Amino acid sequence: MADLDGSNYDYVIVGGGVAAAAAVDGIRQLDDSGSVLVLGAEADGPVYRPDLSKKLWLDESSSLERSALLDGQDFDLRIGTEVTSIDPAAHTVQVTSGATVTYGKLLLATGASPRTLDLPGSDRIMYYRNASDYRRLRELAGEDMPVTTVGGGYIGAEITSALTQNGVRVTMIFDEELVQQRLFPESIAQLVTDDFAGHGVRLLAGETVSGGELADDRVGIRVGDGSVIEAGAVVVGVGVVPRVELAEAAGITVDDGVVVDEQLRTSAPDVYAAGDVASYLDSLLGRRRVEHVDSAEKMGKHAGRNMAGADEVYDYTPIFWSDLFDNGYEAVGDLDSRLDTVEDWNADRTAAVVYYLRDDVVRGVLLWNVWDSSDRARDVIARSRDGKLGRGELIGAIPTS
Ligand SMILES: Cc1cc2nc3c(=O)[nH]c(=O)nc-3n(C[C@H](O)[C@H](O)[C@H](O)COP(=O)(O)OP(=O)(O)OC[C@H]3O[C@@H](n4cnc5c(N)ncnc54)[C@H](O)[C@@H]3O)c2cc1C
Repeated sequence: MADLDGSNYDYVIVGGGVAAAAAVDGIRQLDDSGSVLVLGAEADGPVYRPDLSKKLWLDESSSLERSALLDGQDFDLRIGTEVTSIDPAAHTVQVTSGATVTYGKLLLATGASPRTLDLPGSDRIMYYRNASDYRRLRELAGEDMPVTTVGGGYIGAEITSALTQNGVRVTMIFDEELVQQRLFPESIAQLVTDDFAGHGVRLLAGETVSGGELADDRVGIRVGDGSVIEAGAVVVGVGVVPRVELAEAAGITVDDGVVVDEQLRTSAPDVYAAGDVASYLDSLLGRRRVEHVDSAEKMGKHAGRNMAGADEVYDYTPIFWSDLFDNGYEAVGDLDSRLDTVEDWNADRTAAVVYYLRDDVVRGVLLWNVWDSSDRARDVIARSRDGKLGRGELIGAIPTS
């Protein structure tokens, strides 16, 4: 591809993840000839991240190549190219080399970056987000090389489950009393915790990490009481923050994410945002930001269509899902165990629907080992919001089998 400097594109997409890939699809649905440039900072190319903690460990037919995003479509792609600034008035972006590109429409799909802990720099300590993290963990983790995971949330729990199923001994350090306690009501968090322990995971609950130390082929993680947990690799999953720096520096409105309107437009003309970075207006739940792939896909595609002239209102409440050993779930809306919950279990207590309520209005639905019911979950949230489904009517509202 020719030098970028001075080039001019109808559409420029900053970020090369799920939202970006979907945006290209969205643009191409309406505009098959406009020029599209995707600028992605990840040097080894973006992958479908859910595979990094599930399929690539559990399904032998999967591979990093198959998880790659953005292959073979009709657009220009620059990976390993970070956008350093945007100028909405001039309709330009600048990249690390200093090159400037002019755009007609711009999409910010910069995603989120992991929160970090005060630990020494080492390629044995991973915040686990991209293909090189996966490759490195594959190299390091093995039956004779234990791994420590830090954080009892989504990433910590999924990686722990995946590694354990690959015969790796895992110690999981987390500050709650139970695994995924911020997400699940106590009954399910307890069940998950027991399941992890039953699979041989060493659980260090209620512990905070106070530092780390490096030896030749080991990393020691120090916990509250001063003891040190040694492993060949450490995976830290303690949450992410939206990558809003470019928007902020350009004077675009930011409030826990880049704020977009119903058409996914930011406060700057011709600049849109989608995916983990975007704070959007959910028609069921109000303004929120979602860090999940279904949201990034739907929002990315919608933003692409709107950039190409569709001008449609975004009206979608996404799902998310996870697999933990033999259990799995889908969920819609806000899953926050501080909300009030109503639990509806099946007879043998292997599956449940959990409703999360604020002021007796359903904000979220967890479908625990219950499948193909996300549309019903959205319907429950809508009817509850509209006062058509009372708290007392929730049991049985979604079948548990
Ligand atoms: C290991 C793992 C497993 C996951 N599993 C699930 C799951 O099972 N289900 C689920 O729903 N979600 C899952 N997620 C979350 C999901 O992957 C994210 O919600 C999704 O990737 C968000 O897509 P995005 O395009 O908004 O952002 P990202 O995928 O983060 O992509 C943003 C891209 O923008 C690039 N970028 C940022 N700033 C710049 C810049 N200035 N210039 C150029 N490029 C830039 C970044 O390098 C990155 O490549 C998982 C995440 C991880 C890390």
